[in-house]
Amino acid sequence: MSTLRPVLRYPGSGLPPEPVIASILAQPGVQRVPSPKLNLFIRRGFLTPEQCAGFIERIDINRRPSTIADANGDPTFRTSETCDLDPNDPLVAEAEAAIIAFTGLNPAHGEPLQGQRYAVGQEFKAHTDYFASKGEDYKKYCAKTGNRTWTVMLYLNAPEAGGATRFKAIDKIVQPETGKLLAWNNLRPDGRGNPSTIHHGMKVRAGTKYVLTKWFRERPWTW
Ligand SMILES: O=C(O)CCC(=O)C(=O)O
Ligand SMILES: [Fe+2]
Repeated sequence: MSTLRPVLRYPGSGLPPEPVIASILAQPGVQRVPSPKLNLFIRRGFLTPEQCAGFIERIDINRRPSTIADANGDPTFRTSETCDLDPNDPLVAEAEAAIIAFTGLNPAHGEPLQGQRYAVGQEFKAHTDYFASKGEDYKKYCAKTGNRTWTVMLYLNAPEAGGATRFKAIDKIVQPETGKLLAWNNLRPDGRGNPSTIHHGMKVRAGTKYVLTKWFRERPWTW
């Protein structure tokens, strides 16, 4: 017999999503992708080309093979490289502060900012950023901090070809562009994952693609 546990809601966690949506919509230059299935926002020119160049330099210097939490046995599922950025680096702190001001999310709920780098042929196949609410992975990755509420992603450049992000459930393809921000809500109002957030970081065909990713959790982040 299972006991129903009330969903714990922390101010600034992104669940419920309304305060975050209101904060984002109050910013200049925001586009809301029209869909009843998903809250997805785009803001072009969120970072300057100089900031983006600084991040690209750091990612090139310090990268490791990307990992997947929900391993599914496909070694080609996520072929990019990841850079763990230093929160004490002024460039990182500045971008983090801008993301917090934009979304109104609580910085304590954020996972550390990461960089991702995709060479030609590399991709991150269709996935969701939340963890499926059954099984070992959920326990391992969400027991302390809860699920991922919001994703903020930033393109640092536009590769020469390929590398778009495809949200197939809503038939939307977002093209990489220097400094462009994407933000979406991963969870449904009751706290379960929203499968319509499925997205695919498509193969780079020419050039190199660089992005930043920042995930927020239901509860304050801790390792
Ligand atoms: O690179 C992309 O376009 C998507 C990245 C992504 O989905 C992720 O890092 O979770
Ligand atoms: Fe993702």
